[in-house]
Amino acid sequence: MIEFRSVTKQFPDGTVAVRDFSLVMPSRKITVLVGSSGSGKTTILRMINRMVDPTSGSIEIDGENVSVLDPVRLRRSIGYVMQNSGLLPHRKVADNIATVPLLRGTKRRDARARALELMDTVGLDRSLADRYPSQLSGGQQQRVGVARGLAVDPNILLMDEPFGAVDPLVRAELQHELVRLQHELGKTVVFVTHDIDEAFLLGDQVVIFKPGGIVAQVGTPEQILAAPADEFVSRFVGADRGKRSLHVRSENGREIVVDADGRPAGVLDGGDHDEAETRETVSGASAQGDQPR
Ligand SMILES: Nc1ncnc2c1ncn2[C@@H]1O[C@H](COP(=O)(O)OP(=O)(O)OP(=O)(O)O)[C@@H](O)[C@H]1O
Repeated sequence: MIEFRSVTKQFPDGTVAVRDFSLVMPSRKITVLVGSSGSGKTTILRMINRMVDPTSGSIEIDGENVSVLDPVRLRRSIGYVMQNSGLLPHRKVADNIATVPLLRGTKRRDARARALELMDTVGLDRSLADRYPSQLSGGQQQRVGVARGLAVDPNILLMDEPFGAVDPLVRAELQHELVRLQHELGKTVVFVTHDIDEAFLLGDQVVIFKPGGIVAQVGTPEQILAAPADEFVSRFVGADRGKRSLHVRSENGREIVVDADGRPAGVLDGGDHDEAETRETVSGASAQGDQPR
């Protein structure tokens, strides 16, 4: 569990990025920070692994104040995945994944074996192990980034807009991969995004920020949708939602899910499936009152 207690961060130039922020981020759950640009989301993330230290207040991991922990060791024990993957261009995929284990003294052969296993975990073909990042697609690079984040088998995984730079189809694929991985691995994930649909798809707990870094609402997607705290949250979660309310249309014997503008949003699988699978098939577009999760 990660706990923020009245945390404020003021940068030396006077900018207050985070103001009196308190929150519990439960273990083995995904907490998503979503909202306006400049509201302090990245700063909050970076205070967890001490890339940034708070001006006042405290941050605890499982009851231990991070300020007493060695920043380098802390950083190497927590997975960090960022936008544009942050891969080292002159290092091969397997070496990129193994960066931190190698820094921590793991033998090269063991680190490579573990990197190959992690490629399986994140759905990357092992044949890509000896390529350089520039020889991969954007989606593949992000998967390498996730594999690298998992390489030290961290309990905590920090993800800063990890899927922000890939096209919508690949993005949906990566989101579903993360849901699958989380079922398997049960990490404590803190995930930053601008995208409310992504927040609702991934978040067990969602924190919505208003401009100025003010927390507008904290809750499960269901709680937020059922009872938005104020007008700002209503507008933020409701933007486009009506437009994207879905209905089903039959075409050539298949059931096509279309939005209010008639654009196809997905296909309902006619085979044996349960309701959850059906939701999976149509996810990527949000049905009013029926969020894919
Ligand atoms: N090193 C720094 N020095 C001064 N101000 C900073 C520094 N880092 C961030 N800030 C400022 O702090 C505020 C919060 O920034 P932060 O990156 O945490 O917001 P964010 O919510 O992640 O934004 P975005 O969604 O655009 O990435 C912004 O006004 C930003 O300009």
